[in-house]
Amino acid sequence: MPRDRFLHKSLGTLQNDIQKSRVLMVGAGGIGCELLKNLVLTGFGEIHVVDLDTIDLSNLNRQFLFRHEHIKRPKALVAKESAGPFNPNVTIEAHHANIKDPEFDVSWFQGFNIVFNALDNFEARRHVNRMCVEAEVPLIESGTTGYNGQTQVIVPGKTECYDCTGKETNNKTFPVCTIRSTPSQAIHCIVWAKSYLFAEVFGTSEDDAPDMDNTETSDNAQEVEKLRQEAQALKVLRDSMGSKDFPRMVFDKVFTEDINRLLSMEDMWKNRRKPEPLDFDKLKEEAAANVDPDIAAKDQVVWTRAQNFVVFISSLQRLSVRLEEARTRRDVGNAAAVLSFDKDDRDTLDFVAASANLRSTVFGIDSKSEFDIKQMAGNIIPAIATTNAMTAGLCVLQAFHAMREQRKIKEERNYGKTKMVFLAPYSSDRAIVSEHIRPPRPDCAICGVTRVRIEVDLSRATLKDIVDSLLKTHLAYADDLSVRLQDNDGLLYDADFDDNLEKKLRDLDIKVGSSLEIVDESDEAPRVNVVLRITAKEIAAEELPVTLLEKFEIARKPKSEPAMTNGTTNGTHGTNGHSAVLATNLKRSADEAGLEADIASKRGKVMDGAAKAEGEVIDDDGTINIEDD
Ligand SMILES: Nc1ncnc2c1ncn2[C@@H]1O[C@H](COP(=O)(O)OP(=O)(O)OP(=O)(O)O)[C@@H](O)[C@H]1O
Ligand SMILES: [Zn+2]
Repeated sequence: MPRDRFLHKSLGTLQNDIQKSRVLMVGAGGIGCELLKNLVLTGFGEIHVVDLDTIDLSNLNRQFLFRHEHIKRPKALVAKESAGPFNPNVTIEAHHANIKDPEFDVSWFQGFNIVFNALDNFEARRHVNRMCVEAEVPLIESGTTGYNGQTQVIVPGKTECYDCTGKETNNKTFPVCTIRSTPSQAIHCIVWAKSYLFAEVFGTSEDDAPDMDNTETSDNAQEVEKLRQEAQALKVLRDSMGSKDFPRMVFDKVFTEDINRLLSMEDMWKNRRKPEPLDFDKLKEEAAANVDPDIAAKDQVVWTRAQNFVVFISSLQRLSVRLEEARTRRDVGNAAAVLSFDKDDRDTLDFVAASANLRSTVFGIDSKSEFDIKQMAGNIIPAIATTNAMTAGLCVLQAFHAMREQRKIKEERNYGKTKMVFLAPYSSDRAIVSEHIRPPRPDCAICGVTRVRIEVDLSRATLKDIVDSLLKTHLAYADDLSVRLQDNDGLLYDADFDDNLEKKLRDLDIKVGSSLEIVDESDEAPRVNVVLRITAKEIAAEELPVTLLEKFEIARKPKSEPAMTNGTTNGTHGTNGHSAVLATNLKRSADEAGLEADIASKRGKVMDGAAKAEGEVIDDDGTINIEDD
């Protein structure tokens, strides 16, 4: 019996398309491993996998294509090696690379029938979304956060895209004074260690920290100013980095002097426990007497004060050496070398854990184990293997729907069967809730734009040919417009900036495949943004070196300018690890949202294993038939 007999019975003629299709999977982490297994077993003919990362010990509990011996090897390559043998009829191409690399351009995306996102960050998701919209390739977007998961089908021009709805980040921020002057919980000390101390000593300034709110009010103005001076003084210490006394200087500054300054503000401690400054020499003595020098490796125990001191000093030294090295390596550019906190970077985590705990000691707050601090500092929401597996399964089912629609002649496609599906076991009545897909939003900067191709004679065309001849004369744009190069988001022209007009496009880094975004800035009924995609052609010298390749209409932007916020149900996209739409703010009830009664009843039928209805039914031989045309 051929291995795919049941698959063929289930999918019908769709299976032929699946076998012939080329698909792209971006991200080979938690969802990616599950998804690749599904894609391979379903028999998608050619599967490309892109992932920039290497395998880490912490991935092994759920990323089942990876084993201990694979640690430090590229995820994309190992995923291919592990999943390839599941099905000899499938070819896997692995790319150990960032999906944002220029080699993965729009024409590369156009080579795929469908793209699957299995990513963990907004930036990459938004990038792939834009590429798919431009390449007009359907995208199955997915994400999970703890027990919640979500799958969204994005069909360019037909459904809303990833950027149609704003994404809320879940980043919690803390008032600067709580973090810097009056911490009362371990998390305050952890944020202080990560976003203030680490940032000032090794990184960029705390002012850039996303979790600290530096807003100045009339109540805190004086204290905020003092804190600024304090930070400045700490920064000055950086000049002594590498010297023998450096660890002591930093310690004395933040655990003794600054605490004494806080103590001098008596009003602050009227209703609070007073902080107690630490003494470097005393702790040094304590540490010499009874601390195991390998204590940093024991990340599940709560370290004593002296143990934290030892880890603080040793991590400060390790990081100083790294920063010094980074400084000497920099031979070009003028940006200062900096280190950034990474929960998986042992040195940075040791430093943050020990500093946070020492500060907790000062303020009488319970210390935490390094393991716990890693979760809190890294905003880690535990990744649940089953949620990933369920979400990856839903991705493939949605891909079937999208592919079926692709087979229909253009006018008949309505994508009505594709759904936005949420796994939300704790925030809705049912574990799986679905919603109908909405159409593209006309004000979306990515999919609500008109895209046209233009032919350009790059040997002579100037920006003026585009702005004056094409846009203003031919397309009747008013003066208030701007032109940006999408590749690098660089402004090329607007009403107040015409320096580039006489320059050749070539000299402005505009080449074949570049896209120019035209924004109508006029107040009166502005047009939607237009993206001009450059193709090259030699054009006779007497003709304009720029021609439109197709006729098109440019719609007007909707009257009100709805902000890109969550007017509807799209939920909250988490930011870390397994970011996704948290289904917590599913606002519509299951019924309203389109959890169709028929699906529920079909499920009933499937479970009975009895009645045949249109859609999913079980055959006598046990095959599940998923409806076909
Ligand atoms: N720009 C990008 N290009 C290619 N791959 C990316 C890009 N951004 C993220 N990824 C990959 O997407 C995957 C997301 O997987 P997942 O959410 O399971 O994260 P993880 O890094 O494996 O685990 P964790 O964050 O929980 O430690 C990762 O393997 C990551 O390397
Ligand atoms: Zn959109």
